[in-house]
Amino acid sequence: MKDEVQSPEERSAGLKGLGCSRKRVEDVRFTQGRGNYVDDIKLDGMLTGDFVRSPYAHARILSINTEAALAVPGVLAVLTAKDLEPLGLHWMPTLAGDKQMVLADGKVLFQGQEVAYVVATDRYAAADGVAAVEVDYEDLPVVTDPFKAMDPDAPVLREDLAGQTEGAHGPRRHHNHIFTWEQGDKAATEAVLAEADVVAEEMVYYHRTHPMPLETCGCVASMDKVTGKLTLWGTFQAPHAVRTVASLISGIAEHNIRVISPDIGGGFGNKVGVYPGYVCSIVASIVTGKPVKWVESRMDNLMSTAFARDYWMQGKIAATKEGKITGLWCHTTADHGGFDACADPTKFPAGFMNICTGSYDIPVAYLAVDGVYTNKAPGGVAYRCSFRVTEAAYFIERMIEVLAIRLNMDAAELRRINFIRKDQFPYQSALGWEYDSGDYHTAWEKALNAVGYDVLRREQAERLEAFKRGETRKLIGIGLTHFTEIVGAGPVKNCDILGLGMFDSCEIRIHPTGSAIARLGTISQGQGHATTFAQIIASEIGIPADDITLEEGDTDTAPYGLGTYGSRSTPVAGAATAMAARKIRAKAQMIAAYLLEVHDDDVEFEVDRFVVKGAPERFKTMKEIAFASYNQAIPGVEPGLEAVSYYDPPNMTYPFGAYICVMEIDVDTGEHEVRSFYALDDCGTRINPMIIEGQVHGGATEGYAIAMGQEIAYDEMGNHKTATLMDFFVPTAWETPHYTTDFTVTPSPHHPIGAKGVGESPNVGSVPCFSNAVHDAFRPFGLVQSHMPHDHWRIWKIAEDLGLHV
Ligand code: PCD
Ligand SMILES: [Cu+]
Repeated sequence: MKDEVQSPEERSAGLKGLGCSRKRVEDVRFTQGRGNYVDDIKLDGMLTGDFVRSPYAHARILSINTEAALAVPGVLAVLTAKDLEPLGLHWMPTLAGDKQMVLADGKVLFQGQEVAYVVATDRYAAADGVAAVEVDYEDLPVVTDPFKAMDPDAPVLREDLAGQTEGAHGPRRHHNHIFTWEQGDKAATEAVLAEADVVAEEMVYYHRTHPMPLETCGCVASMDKVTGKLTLWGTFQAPHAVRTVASLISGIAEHNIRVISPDIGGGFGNKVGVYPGYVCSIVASIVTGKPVKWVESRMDNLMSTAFARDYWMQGKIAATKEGKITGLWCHTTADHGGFDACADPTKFPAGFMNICTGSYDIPVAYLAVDGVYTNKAPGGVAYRCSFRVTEAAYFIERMIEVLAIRLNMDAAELRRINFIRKDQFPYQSALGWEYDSGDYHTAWEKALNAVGYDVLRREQAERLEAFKRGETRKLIGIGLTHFTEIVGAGPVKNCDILGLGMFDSCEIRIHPTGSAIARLGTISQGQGHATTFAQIIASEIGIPADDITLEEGDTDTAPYGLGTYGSRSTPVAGAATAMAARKIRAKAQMIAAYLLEVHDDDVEFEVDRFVVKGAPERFKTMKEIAFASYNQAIPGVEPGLEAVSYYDPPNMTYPFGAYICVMEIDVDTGEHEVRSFYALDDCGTRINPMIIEGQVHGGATEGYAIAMGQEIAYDEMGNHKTATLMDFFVPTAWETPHYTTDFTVTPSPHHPIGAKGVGESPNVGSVPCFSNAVHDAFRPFGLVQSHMPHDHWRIWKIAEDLGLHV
């Protein structure tokens, strides 16, 4: 047999397991237009829902007249808060412990807010119905500035909370104040700041932006009145959590709700939360007895679903004259919009912002975050950055640059002398985290050598001289970043969402002929889980990845899990996958030993089989073992071969990376050109290098967009200024830089296969890298800090303010 002549290495390669750049199995379907997205779902008699949205950012609703709308042909119903109130559904809980209006209840708090829900036979009739609803508004004073929101005489935004001095995260000291979250040692940090040789201080603003997946959010709700079963298809990043929340707020028993996430066209955090569209579609289906579809338009998506960032981070960093950092202080004002709907684990109202000590050994630190209401859309999601980690990384990587300016030091050297050393891991950070593993110096030297750092600095200096002589109008900026991510939420002891512990799960079932199906509590939105998780199983139990089907996203079949966001799938569900596979391997070992008539301990696993120790010619392959498990009665062993694992990780994983960007900047036009972008990522054991490279390209491109132009902007009236793709920058192939990817491998010591997450790293790392490049170009002229996004106008303005235009 062919099998017998193959070496273990050849057999191992045939499995396409860990480390193999296996082609993505899902792409056969996607590249042929055979994906099945929410909008592809078409059911008999299906109706369409659409929203009447507020044109005002802050207004009282005097009346809503639905008569004309109900007369529009095809319009069947118009829901308002009054209709939802008897069901207790006019408000809903948010993931952050706040509550949010499902439909405007007496007033509106942001432009684009859902005011009424029109149900019609098709989307055209629904649109006509929306236009025919008459709403009488009385406009109220608008607050878009989070600092002004805290003025004593600022208008009261949340009248429902008036007089409430306790919020979900502690005391509220002002009517527009949500919470204050403090971490670290304030007194010790202030003492260090008072004594330090050097203290650099800066306000670092990370502007408001939006995940903007290609596919907008949507759902189809179908209530079967005969069986009493509600089926809900939707763009959900956390289908099980949606089922539980839907059950709790609707009163429908959880076993009577089936939530299905079909193919998803990108999530990026946008599809974690619960939106009014879901609630209204469920109610509409119950009321009409028909399936109801709701799918956002692009404008709906940009105006009303989860925004990201909007953090004003005031920082102080203290150091010795030689550049050793002695302390870090940060006060953040977080603009949460009209409702606190941030998607963070319950105990972390500002996410993992306390990772803001970054890759550096900083002895003391203090962080305070104030959450504030304004007249903007709610949200606050991890747009490709775990939970507020990109904010934290941007903050510390800017503060390092600012400190380098103060010390008149090279920023690469300043990082080098402050990195946490390899021998310090596991490292206890001043703000409470235990970093699992890292080797920052090795990664940093590799990165600097790869780009030829010293040569680049010389070229930059020569260019500067030429600029000063008037021979060129272009400057060179070198952007540096070393980031530490924190992903894999998370240990149930400190991470939950609405009380649901953030474990994850995998169930594996081996079929008699030796192929398998695995089901997980996570859900791919394009990451390629069907490809990579099969690779984990292949290496663990020796069944070729090509023989393993992977299924996610159907709550009737998948084991309970908290879903995919925060780059948690590999750290948590990936670990569950390895653990479930190991249970199968343990059972297979007993079966093999029985078949080979030896003791369990006398067989050992080798690639795809159990071999009798010392007798390599005597073995049973996994294929044979699988069949035996179904057709042979084995004493003391149940038939079948399957296992499930619910995995509660002991810690997060801490991937890291070293990014370097070289940018040319035209001082007169404000245009930039990314000459090169080098990204070294360390995500521990690499499952699929090609997928990782794709993740880095995607994440760095989103980072590029954010740093260089993408923004959700409002005017003082609270008008949304960037609600179309004419104004909201999304890079095309034309603008997208070319990336060089690289890696080091520092496995996670607690993850069964040593893997860390990677999906969000490239965003966390690239945003400060691009921004640092822009700042670096103007450093010789005295620029210290300038706000993103660095679009052409803002770069031109930097040059103008520095007097570089003649
Ligand atoms: N070491 C390692 C790691 C990892 N991996 C791979 O890679 C991926 C990823 O992973 P992760 O890191 O674990 O992550 P996940 O969880 O899966 O996912 C999530 C992420 O993911 C990313 N990416 C992506 N891609 C795509 N395509 N799409 C999408 O949507 C997305 N999103 C984004 C985001 S944003 Mo959040 O939600 O914001 O929180 S979070 C996020 C997958 O496949 C995996 O398996 C490998 O291979 N290896
Ligand atoms: Cu985030």
